[in-house]
Amino acid sequence: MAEQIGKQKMLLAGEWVEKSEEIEVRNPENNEVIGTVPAGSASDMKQAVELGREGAETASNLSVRERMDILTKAADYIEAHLDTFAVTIAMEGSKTINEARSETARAAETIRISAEEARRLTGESINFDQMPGNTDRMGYYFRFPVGIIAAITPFNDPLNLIAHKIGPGIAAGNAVIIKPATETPLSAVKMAEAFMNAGLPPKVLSVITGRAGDIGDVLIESPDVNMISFTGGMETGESIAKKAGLKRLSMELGSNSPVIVRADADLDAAAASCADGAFAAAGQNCLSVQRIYIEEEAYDSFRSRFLQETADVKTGSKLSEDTDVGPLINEKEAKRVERWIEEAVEAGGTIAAGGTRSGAYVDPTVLENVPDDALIVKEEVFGPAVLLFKVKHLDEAIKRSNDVNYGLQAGIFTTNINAALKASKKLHVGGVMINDSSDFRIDAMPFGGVKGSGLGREGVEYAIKEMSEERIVAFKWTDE
Ligand SMILES: NC(=O)c1ccc[n+]([C@@H]2O[C@H](COP(=O)([O-])OP(=O)(O)OC[C@H]3O[C@@H](n4cnc5c(N)ncnc54)[C@H](O)[C@@H]3O)[C@@H](O)[C@H]2O)c1
Ligand SMILES: O=C[C@H](O)CS(=O)(=O)O
Repeated sequence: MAEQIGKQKMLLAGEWVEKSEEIEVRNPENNEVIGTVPAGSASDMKQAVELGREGAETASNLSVRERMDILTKAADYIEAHLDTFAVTIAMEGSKTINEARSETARAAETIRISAEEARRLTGESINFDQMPGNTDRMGYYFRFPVGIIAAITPFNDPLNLIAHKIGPGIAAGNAVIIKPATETPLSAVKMAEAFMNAGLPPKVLSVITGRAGDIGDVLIESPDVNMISFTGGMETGESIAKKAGLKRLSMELGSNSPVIVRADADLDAAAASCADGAFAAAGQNCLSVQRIYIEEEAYDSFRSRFLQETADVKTGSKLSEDTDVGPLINEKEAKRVERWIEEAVEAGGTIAAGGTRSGAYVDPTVLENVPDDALIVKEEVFGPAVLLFKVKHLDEAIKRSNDVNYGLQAGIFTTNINAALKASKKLHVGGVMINDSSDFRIDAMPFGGVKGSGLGREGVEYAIKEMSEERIVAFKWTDE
């Protein structure tokens, strides 16, 4: 496997650019430098926005067929270079090579779906004569692109979450400026490579690497940027929303996902699904299982199964095919998770598994008896730590599941249809998975949350509408 990715360029309005100052990209597993990217400046970002205006004009004039062909070729490129993309994700991020391969395949699929949705981005006729006095009017609306989309993306899915912005953005005829996470810019550069290879016209796409503090505000505050499509933490999202001014906003934010396990559930299936949902990507997943509410009569049976599943999780080197769980994105984050675990124990919690850290690695951790007002119960841990709670019945589980300022997705395991449907009605989230953990998504479904988990929905068919506007055409005619 490639250990060194080396010096990379950034894409400024379709041109590959170097800078005298570079930012080192480090492998979280050993903190070794694996590559560098340009340290983009505020003036680089300003130039990207200025040229993006011409890019938006170019993009809007691309026919639907041209957009479909570019998107299809980009997806083909990603698939043809799957291993290179996957190694890039695994080296710069915290995913194992198997998790990285899966993300790469999903990213290609997201772009391919975008090509399909370009074809379906239509309007409809309007019956103006539904109102008296309008029998001489006919008309319709069609959709047109918003203009320039600022795509700001997180470290944990460094390729597919860019695909969810660049795919629908280009399908709708927009220019796109990507500001990738500082920790994982190399995957964004690879995505730009795919679109340049696919023949995307100049100025339509920029990937500006650099520190958020240097280049973020210029992008967010520019009156020429028409939409901010942000994926990241709730605090960052709120900060961006306050600076954005009058722009379209898409906010895919944090979570603290609950799963309910009823006594009538298949406990083997529930334990296996929750362990995967809790520890995949070392818990650095917006859908990670963080809280599990188990009806008391099944608590001990579920607990023993879940602890066995946790013990079976293999932590190790990301590039090993046998590894289930890699490191966190850096040692600083690992120390934060370790501190949250320590605080939970100080508050009365007990550790049933894990609880230890080595460098950027935190062992898969299971906590019990943690009070509901503890930080690790209320906030997003974004690490391999999961909390078990005993509840008397479904109503208590639903109430406590909802008692946080997040609402992305939840899961419930039960064989009782009434309980499943009641949970789907009463859980205040964007998605309820029945007999599955919260960590389930296909890239074509509507995806997003309520409360502190965000605004709007991604999933290509839904994002493409948020990245375009309706224009009514109404004409009068005379019955000559
Ligand atoms: N809802 C979803 O679809 C989804 C998906 C993945 C991750 N997330 C969330 O993302 C978070 C983890 O990712 P992260 O640590 O990269 O998030 P983050 O909020 O720290 O950073 C996200 C992006 O915002 C940029 N950024 C940070 N401060 C900024 C500023 N002031 N101005 C402009 N840009 C700024 C970062 O450089 C990065 O590109 C978690 O909360 C996770 O739940 C949500
Ligand atoms: O981290 C959050 C991701 O959006 C979840 S998924 O990887 O897209 O399923």
